[in-house]
Amino acid sequence: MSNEAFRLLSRGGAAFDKSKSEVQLFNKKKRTQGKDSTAVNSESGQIPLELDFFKYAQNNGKRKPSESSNQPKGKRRKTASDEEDGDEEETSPKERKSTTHRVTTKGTNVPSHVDSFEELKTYTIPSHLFANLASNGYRDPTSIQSYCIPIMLEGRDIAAISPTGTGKTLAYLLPIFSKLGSPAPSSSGDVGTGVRAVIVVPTRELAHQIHNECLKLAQGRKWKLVLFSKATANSLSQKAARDKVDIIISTPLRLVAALREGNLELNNVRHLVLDEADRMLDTEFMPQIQEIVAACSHSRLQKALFSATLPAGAERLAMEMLDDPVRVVVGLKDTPLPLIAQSLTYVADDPSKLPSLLTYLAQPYDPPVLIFTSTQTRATSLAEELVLNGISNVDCLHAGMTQKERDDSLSRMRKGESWVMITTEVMARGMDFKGVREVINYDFPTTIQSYVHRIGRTGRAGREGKAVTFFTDEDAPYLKVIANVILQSGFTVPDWILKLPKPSKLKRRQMGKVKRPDIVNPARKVGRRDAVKKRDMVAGSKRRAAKVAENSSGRNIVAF
Ligand SMILES: Nc1ncnc2c1ncn2[C@@H]1O[C@H](COP(=O)(O)OP(=O)(O)OP(=O)(O)O)[C@@H](O)[C@H]1O
Repeated sequence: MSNEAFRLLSRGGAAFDKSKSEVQLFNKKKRTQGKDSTAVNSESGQIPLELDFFKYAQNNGKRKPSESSNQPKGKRRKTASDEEDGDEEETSPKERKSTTHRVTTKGTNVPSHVDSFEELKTYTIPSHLFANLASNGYRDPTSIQSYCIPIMLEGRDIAAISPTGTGKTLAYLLPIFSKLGSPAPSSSGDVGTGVRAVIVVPTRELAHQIHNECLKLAQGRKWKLVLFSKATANSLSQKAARDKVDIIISTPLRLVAALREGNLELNNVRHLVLDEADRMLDTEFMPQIQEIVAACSHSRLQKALFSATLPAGAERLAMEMLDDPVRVVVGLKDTPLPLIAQSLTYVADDPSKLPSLLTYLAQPYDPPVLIFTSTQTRATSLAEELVLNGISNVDCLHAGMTQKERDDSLSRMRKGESWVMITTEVMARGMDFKGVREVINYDFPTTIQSYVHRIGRTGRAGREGKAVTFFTDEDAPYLKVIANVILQSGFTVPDWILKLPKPSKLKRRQMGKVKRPDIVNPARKVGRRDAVKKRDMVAGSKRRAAKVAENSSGRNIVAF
């Protein structure tokens, strides 16, 4: 990434200079979407002003709202997920909108934002943290960081929503490290005993990544940062060892297991972060989150929720959980970055997807490409098919693999050894691969949020990205849902899609439940069936031959 690009983008303005962009793994000619005959046009139209929080500064705030956009103008538009949830954002005296940063804040006595890390010096922030910011290339705060860091430094609870790849991790890590001051054993003052901060995330891969981000800020001090796993939980079975821990990063299940075994206390926790908050508050994780929140019993507990998406239902739960919270929204809620060029590609039916993908991969592409399927079996099957079709450096990562396989796969991806990574929803949230330029939704996303997070694996930290979504006749009833998101991001979609009927609430719920075959290539299934049949026939004839031999030898004995 060019640091300059990210700084400008995240602070309010950038012009992409291709000559400055990162060296591409292949120096092949880039494809343009328009040349793809099956792609449904969503080439970038003008970005509506209210979405253009990145480019504002570039034009000194004089940019006119898009005229070509087919967005309705005037008052705040409902976001696609508002429509999904029937949410209407209220305007209250407490709500403030910053036109410079395209940030909306809501809450009582909202602390002022900062425009530089330098301005944070009015707070008590240890100098080594500033040094670590600089040494890791963090020159200026992104919009979400500008707003969240002061809010968290003031000790306020927060619900923060900012698009994918805009630096939410640092937005909560910097204030946590600052408030903790120094590692527990050397800290003076009110440190108490026991873990002081907990960050909860949906996947182990994401926990690992956040642990790495913590290490960047921790340089030069002996912070005790724990990536919670079975092994680390065991190493903390002695209370004395646990009491030295500063920050734990964990998935909810792992944390709850340790709490139930009596191998962890959270009564000294001062900062609790739920990253990917809407996922953390869904029905699968909610019971564990409630247990964790209940265990964090310190009277001065600060709670912070972060996500790129927060549908109305999750937001209601979030707000109930927080005390006198500040809500910060960067850009439009549940909306992908305008940096990600989005398109929809019609592929008729499931068997047609593989040839379409092979055609796509036969042309020059920017590796690594991230491809999302709906199930683990389909991910494995697609990876097999690509390998059999001669595609190089194909990898696969899903929750059905062993931890070692997952780690190896991720490590190949990080080293640039994977050119095509097939995955499932497990990689949709939070994962930060700076080099991913293209995301393909091989299987239609299950929800608006799934779409926003999946495609948000590209277009990170100010880079451009491209997202292609295959749709079949079966997905057509849900097409308008995703088309609305594309529209909201400032792109245009063909009129015929806009004219499609709006799916009912019931229909939308079925969006993630489209049944797809386990195997992506039905021809292979036939081949497999034949192979199995042949194997069984051979085994059968061997058995029969053995029986005949046995019988005839028996007769021989009788004869003798
Ligand atoms: N102030 C900054 N200056 C430069 N780079 C930054 C800054 N803040 C964050 N980054 C980089 O931006 C990238 C994206 O950050 P991060 O993963 O925190 O995004 P996110 O908003 O949490 O995304 P997601 O919603 O997908 O979880 C990371 O590579 C991070 O190192």
